[in-house]
Amino acid sequence: MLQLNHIHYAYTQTDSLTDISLTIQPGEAVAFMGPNGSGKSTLFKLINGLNEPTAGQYYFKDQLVDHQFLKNAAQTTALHRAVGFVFQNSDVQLFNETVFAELAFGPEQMGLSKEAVQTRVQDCLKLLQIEKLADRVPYQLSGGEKKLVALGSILTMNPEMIILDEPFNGLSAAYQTLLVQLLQQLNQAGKSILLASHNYEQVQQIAKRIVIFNEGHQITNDLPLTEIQRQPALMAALRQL
Ligand SMILES: Nc1ncnc2c1ncn2[C@@H]1O[C@H](COP(=O)(O)OP(=O)(O)OP(=O)(O)O)[C@@H](O)[C@H]1O
Repeated sequence: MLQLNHIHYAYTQTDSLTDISLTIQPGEAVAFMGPNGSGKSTLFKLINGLNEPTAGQYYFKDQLVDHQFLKNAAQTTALHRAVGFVFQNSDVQLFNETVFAELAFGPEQMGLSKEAVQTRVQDCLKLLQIEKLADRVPYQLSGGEKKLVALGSILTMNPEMIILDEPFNGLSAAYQTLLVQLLQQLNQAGKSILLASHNYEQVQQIAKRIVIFNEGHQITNDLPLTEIQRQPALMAALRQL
């Protein structure tokens, strides 16, 4: 589904991603773990077309995502629809006056009929168990509620891949459990899931593969979960992140 070849990315003079090579197949559930500042959010922004590689090649569905691609509004819109990105901070993502309008915004922009938009929004409100929030102002919701609404606002666009940056931060145990179950369901329904998290307990319930970054912004391990579970020292290190 996507391929990164020797990617570097630098906000300033120093690399925030160093020589990243990675392939993700459709339907995979992959977690990215590593110390603070190791490059996970930077990688997600690059996959979503918000950061342009400083060096290396990024292919999404065999198409090179480079400066030329990102200058083309139709191509970037298509990329943003295929790859739904739930940001670390939900406040930057929620801007409509009601939760219903927030979930309706994406499919409306896609040009779907009013009926189709209504159906998608109702289905997603139900899936996320947030029907009762439909008329609330997103800005006034709790952190956990905002996270679910942000996820809803991308699910109504029916993306093929869902990227979540630290989705468990600030969530109660009950919301963490709900989110784990939702992500399992979405993956079983065929969605690719990429998530960055410091929460190994939750990660191991969702991801079947874990990519580990170091402080030098490089990938040090890229292993199936089953392999990590056979390495007690590595598992212990991941629990400490
Ligand atoms: N807008 C920016 N301008 C300059 N440097 C940045 C910017 N955003 C991130 N960085 C730097 O890039 C590096 C990677 O940051 P990034 O946010 O990708 O890490 P992360 O692995 O997601 O961290 P965390 O686990 O804390 O969320 C860090 O050194 C960070 O300071």
